[in-house]
Amino acid sequence: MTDSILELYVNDGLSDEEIDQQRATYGPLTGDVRELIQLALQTRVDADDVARAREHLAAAREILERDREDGPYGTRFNDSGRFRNWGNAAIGLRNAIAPIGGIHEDDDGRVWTDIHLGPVYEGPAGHVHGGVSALLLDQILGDAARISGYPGMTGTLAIRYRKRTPLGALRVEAKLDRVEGRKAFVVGHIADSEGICVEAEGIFIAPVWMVQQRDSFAEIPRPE
Ligand SMILES: CCCCCCCCCCCCCCCC(=O)SCCNC(=O)CCNC(=O)[C@H](O)C(C)(C)COP(=O)(O)OP(=O)(O)OC[C@H]1O[C@@H](n2cnc3c(N)ncnc32)[C@H](O)[C@@H]1OP(=O)(O)O
Repeated sequence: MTDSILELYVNDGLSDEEIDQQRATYGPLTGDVRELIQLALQTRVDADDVARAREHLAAAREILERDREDGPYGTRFNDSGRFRNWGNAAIGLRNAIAPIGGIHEDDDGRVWTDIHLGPVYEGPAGHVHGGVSALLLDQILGDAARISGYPGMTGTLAIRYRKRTPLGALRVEAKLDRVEGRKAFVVGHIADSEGICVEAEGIFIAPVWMVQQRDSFAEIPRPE
């Protein structure tokens, strides 16, 4: 059985050097756009300056549109097994709204990231939007399942918001709890400097297409 999602898993044949070049070219562009998103929220310059800035942005858009792709980025890989999901909404290198810069793992399977959420992730005044917390937890819990050897799609994500989550420095972490058949149960949380703000339990299920494809790769893909 095949699944249409596999059409977006593409070996694009790039060499490692070409991937590194793309990383060096497009990563900083994403960083610039991320700063612009925050500036659009925070700038206090007057209407004339906004109009001037928009002219520059229109010029930049005109350059970038000269050669572009349509549709989602998908997941791309090369012959040496480097996977890129650079469009991912939580962690994609080329996605300026993705809040996570990178993840770490410990020998005991704990996966974590330290992030700084700025004002564009606001929900309640001065605090993180609950949907953004869910985004972070979905990603890090899913990564914990994958890194532990059980990649899967999110079947269920149960979230308990224990106290308000302030904007600013946060740690998100997760760990595999147990596995039952195709289901990996993962627990995790988001904490600020004073303790846990949000707790989650996720059930990540390896769909049939994923189980079938897993054997085509020497090891479980580790997207970069
Ligand atoms: C080239 C390839 C490389 C491969 C390596 C890929 C690398 C790594 C990719 C990672 C990807 C990351 C993704 C990020 C996290 C998202 O953002 S994922 C996006 C959000 N999630 C979705 O869109 C999932 C949509 N749902 C589905 O696709 C399907 O419903 C599911 C979840 C895969 C389950 O479908 P299914 O396999 O047909 O499930 P089914 O056979 O009915 O049931 C199997 C078992 O799961 C239970 N179950 C079914 N649904 C649920 C549910 N929603 N909740 C709890 N339990 C459930 C059943 O009761 C059953 O339990 P048992 O009877 O075995 O005890």
